[in-house]
Amino acid sequence: MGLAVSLYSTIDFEQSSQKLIINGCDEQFQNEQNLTYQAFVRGCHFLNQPVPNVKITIDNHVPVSRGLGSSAVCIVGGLMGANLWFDSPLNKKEILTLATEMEGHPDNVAPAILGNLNVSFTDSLENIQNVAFKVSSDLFFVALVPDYQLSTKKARQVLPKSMDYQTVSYQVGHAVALSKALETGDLQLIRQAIIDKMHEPFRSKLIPDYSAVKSICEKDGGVLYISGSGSTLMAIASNLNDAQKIIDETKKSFPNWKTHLLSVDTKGASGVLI
Ligand SMILES: Nc1ncnc2c1ncn2[C@@H]1O[C@H](COP(=O)(O)OP(=O)(O)OP(=O)(O)O)[C@@H](O)[C@H]1O
Ligand SMILES: N[C@@H](CCO)C(=O)O
Repeated sequence: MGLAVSLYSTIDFEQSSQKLIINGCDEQFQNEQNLTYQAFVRGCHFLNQPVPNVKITIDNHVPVSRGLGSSAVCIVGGLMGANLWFDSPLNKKEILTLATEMEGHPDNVAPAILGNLNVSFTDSLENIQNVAFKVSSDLFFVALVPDYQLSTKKARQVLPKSMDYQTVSYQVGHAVALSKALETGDLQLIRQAIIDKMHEPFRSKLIPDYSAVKSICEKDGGVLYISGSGSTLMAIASNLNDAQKIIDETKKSFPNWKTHLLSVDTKGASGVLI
């Protein structure tokens, strides 16, 4: 289950005289291993086209390894860049299949491509099944972004290898109810349905300020969850006043953190040929 929020990066792909130039990201990513470039190359290969010399310029607003889907942005951006380059032969469903193959699962690439709340899985025929839910516009999302990273790899290592039947049954019921509660905007139901036994008890230990921020959020009437695999903590509030209080209090306690008041994106990734 993944939610598309209004935090965007813009990536330009241009003809270049050199094989590859990358601007706008850390030096460690300015090479052929860059995930956006890797996805661009994957797209070209899939389309049976030669990989052109390219200059990639990234205007990035999605922080790396903070649970806000920066890897999904790179993968979706690279694939969409290749698709546009060759006059858009692929539709979004086909891009989703390629992106899932690269990311390993559809949960973050599906909302990045399609927008909204997306529940997705790989079916028995290896196709991606995807159900979109519109999220109530009465809800306000606040990303509270710590000044420390947490890689998805590390956040997966702390998860148990299996879940007992009782916990699975608890979690499935909660997940289904949460989808509906987000759709109707019922914050009281969200507060109950979002209680998680699958990853938060384990991953919260990797986020030293989790309990302090949860207290701030709940005192101000909101609901808190770990975004993606962390470290970002996402608050949901039912009005702008509560959302602003959560931002102000978090900034007071954690002046180095970034905060973003977000809405749900309903369109997903888009691109234009210039
Ligand atoms: N702007 C960027 N430029 C180059 N590579 C990037 C950029 N953003 C992300 N990446 C790649 O994605 C990796 C981060 O992926 P990771 O899955 O750890 O975090 P995330 O996608 O931000 O979190 P989550 O999957 O929980 O939402 C980086 O190590 C790098 O390989
Ligand atoms: N949903 C993934 C994070 C997104 O890659 C996880 O919880 O590990």
